[in-house]
Amino acid sequence: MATIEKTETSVRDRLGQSSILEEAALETKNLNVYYGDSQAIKNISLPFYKNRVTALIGPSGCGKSTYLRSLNRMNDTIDGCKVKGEILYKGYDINHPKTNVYDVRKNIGMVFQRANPFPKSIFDNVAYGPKLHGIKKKGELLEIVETSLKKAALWDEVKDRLHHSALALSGGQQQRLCIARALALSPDVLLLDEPTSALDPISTRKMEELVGELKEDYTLIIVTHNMQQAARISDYTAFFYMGELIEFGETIQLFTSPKDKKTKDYVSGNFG
Ligand SMILES: Nc1ncnc2c1ncn2[C@@H]1O[C@H](COP(=O)(O)OP(=O)(O)OP(=O)(O)O)[C@@H](O)[C@H]1O
Repeated sequence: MATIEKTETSVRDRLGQSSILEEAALETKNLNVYYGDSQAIKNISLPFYKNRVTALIGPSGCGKSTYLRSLNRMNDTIDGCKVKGEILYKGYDINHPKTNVYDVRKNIGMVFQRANPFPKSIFDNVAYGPKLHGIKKKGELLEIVETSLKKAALWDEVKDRLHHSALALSGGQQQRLCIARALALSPDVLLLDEPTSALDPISTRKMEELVGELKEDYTLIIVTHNMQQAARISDYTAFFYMGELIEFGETIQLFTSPKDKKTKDYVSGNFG
């Protein structure tokens, strides 16, 4: 823990935000990401505060998804992708080659743009991860499934059809099922990559409400193209442009009095 406290102070100093007295659940220091010879992320240092929602915003291709995927080592699965720099979690650099990536992904869960439930029952989707991690008792699995579905605000809609196919759920329900699947592993941090881009307005509103509820227990990082959404649901916002971090701050400050002209143009829709 001592390491995190030390780095927190240095991040605050670096970002000139001495007024922020939050504890970082996750943090990157000088993170660089390359696809072959092309650099997609340039030296990004950012803290993600505990029990807060941080939005990553910026024009298409600026590197939001690449950066997000680095945070739980998902870029390891992409051929030719290299991630350099530190990703600090509980005092450890989880970008170290010896880190167990399965543990990283259990603690830092991810939900993608398109819901991707397994072609299995609702129950089996949520129980899948805990079973892989050695939980076998039916009662224990049932408890995990119920708790996770309740936290994902899906239990009431599916409790009478737990053994039906997950593929029969609506898009919004499938997305909440994917959140339940991540929650079943008791993560600390949830990474959400444009989780509402394929959803209708009602499902989007439900997902936004859910994000607000989840921050009681988790730290959330969300990539979104929707400025209103970022303003509605996030506590902090980071604006990316061409692989660089242009500005990071409290959402209200970044949207109402941005320090950088590029941020101002982007949040006011006058970009490009
Ligand atoms: N698998 C890949 N191989 C090579 N280059 C990639 C790969 N994925 C992304 N890139 C490149 O990295 C840069 C950042 O892409 P990324 O998808 O992270 O941006 P983004 O901000 O999330 O974009 P969008 O908002 O359109 O989803 C782009 O130039 C993109 O072409």
